[in-house]
Amino acid sequence: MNDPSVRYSLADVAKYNGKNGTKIWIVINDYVYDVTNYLHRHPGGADLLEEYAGRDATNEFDEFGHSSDARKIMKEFLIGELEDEDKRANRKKKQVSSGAIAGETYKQKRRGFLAVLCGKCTS
Ligand code: HEM
Repeated sequence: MNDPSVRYSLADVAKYNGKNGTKIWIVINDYVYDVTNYLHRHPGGADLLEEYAGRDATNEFDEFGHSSDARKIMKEFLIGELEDEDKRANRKKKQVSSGAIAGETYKQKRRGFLAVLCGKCTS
């Protein structure tokens, strides 16, 4: 029986990319699915699932507008959840905050540059 309370990191998931006979794991909305046995039953084709093997396919899954039936089928293949560290919300926050840090560094550099200019004016 699968235990969906198990936590995996994105690095763990990446190992299951179907290469060298490994299974195919895919992340959708922070949940990890082992779709190895669903590949050839997937109405969207095995190729698509193989393309996203070992990766997060949330955007693509949503883009294709899966039905509530599809969401029920997914539960069968659920094997776990991403570790908090790797959840989408955290990844987004990190991107925002690194943007903020970059902005701050820019401001500091600009201030430094203006200070040098002012120093030149007064000397
Ligand atoms: C465990 C994961 C998945 C399950 C259980 C699943 C299930 C299904 C089901 C039941 C359909 C038929 C239409 C519907 O009921 O919505 C479908 C269609 C489709 N799926 Fe998935 N899907 C999964 C993941 C994905 C992913 C990751 C992608 C894209 C990367 C994808 C792309 C598509 C496409 C393009 C179709 C439309 C096929 C067509 O209408 O010709 N699916 N899927």
